[in-house]
Amino acid sequence: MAQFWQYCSSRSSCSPCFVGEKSIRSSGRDLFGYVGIEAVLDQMRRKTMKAGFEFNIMVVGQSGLGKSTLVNTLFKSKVSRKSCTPNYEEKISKTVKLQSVSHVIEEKGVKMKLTVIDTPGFGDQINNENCWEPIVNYVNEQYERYLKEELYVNRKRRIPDTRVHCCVYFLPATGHWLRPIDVEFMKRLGKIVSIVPVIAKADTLTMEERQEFKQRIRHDLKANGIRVYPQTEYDEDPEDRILNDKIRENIPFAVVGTDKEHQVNGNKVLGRKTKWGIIEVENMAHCEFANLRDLLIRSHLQDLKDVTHNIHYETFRVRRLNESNLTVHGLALSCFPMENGTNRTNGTNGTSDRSDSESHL
Ligand SMILES: Nc1nc2c(ncn2[C@@H]2O[C@H](COP(=O)(O)OP(=O)(O)OP(=O)(O)O)[C@@H](O)[C@H]2O)c(=O)[nH]1
Repeated sequence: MAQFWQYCSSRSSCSPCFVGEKSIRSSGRDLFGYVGIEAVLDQMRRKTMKAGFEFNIMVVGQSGLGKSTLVNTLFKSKVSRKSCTPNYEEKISKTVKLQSVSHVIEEKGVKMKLTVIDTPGFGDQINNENCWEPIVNYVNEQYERYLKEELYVNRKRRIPDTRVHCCVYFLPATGHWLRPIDVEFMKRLGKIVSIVPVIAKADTLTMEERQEFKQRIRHDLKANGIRVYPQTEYDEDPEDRILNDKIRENIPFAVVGTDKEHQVNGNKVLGRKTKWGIIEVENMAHCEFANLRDLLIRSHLQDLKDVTHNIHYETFRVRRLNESNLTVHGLALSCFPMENGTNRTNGTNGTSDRSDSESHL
């Protein structure tokens, strides 16, 4: 329990005495009335509004599953790398090459620097062995960068955060079981980043097929010990647990993405035309796109950032520092950057080159 020093009001010159959180709360109210603590919320709001915030989302899955379309649908703008690169198809070969693109999106005065990290073409190679490596490496490199920045004696006021806050993993709508490649991929990724699996192009399955497929996937995830977000052990309180249980019962969300609007009952809606009619992307009776959007943006965005910092990054940090502690005793100091950004052992620049990252800010 948090404890505070409090000066006893009955003595004119007294030393502070230790009181529990409860007593200071009630005595504060009884003795002095309104303090104005709630106004702190306004201060925090104003500061956040001024500073804006960052959110980095990675999309992973086989080529052509609708990753770019879905991120564009999520943020109602052309935020995917594909949309920002003219002649994309000609320029980018279908290899496992990670690229990130950043945008500042603003809504009602709130600014968000959104970075979308796209992983085109995974699983398309003849030999898919270790195809997760570039993605796992990318995630770890961002932790390494952050750690290096933190270790400088003179740190930046705000360390640029390129860590992946969420990885949306696209599963093809096969209607069967999880494919071995997806199992292997998610097993590795789930240990280092928050994964949210989704069934891509859910409009190609009937409602019954979707439900059965979802159940099989949940079974496979459990059987293979794959950790997906939100994880039970990080629920903060019973209220959190009730909310997160509902999400866990529904995962993976069966989603549909589109950039087309259609007229339905005189209203314009985002949707896909199918032989059964128009699937309205934001209609919860048609697909679970809205559940995904609510989770990623409206209810859990800050929690995703917190889990990234407090769980995934922390695990990385402890491991790296333990490793470097060992090497310090062995007189190798490669992990600790000098203040001019150079590395103590090899004199190279402490931060890795990110020539693959395009900024559209
Ligand atoms: N039926 C259906 N088609 C979709 C959906 N989302 C996207 N598509 C279509 O699928 C095709 C590929 O979509 P993209 O968003 O480019 O797929 P991607 O996963 O980003 O592709 P890569 O960048 O090559 O990995 C396009 O023709 C989209 O119009 C969906 O939910 N349902």
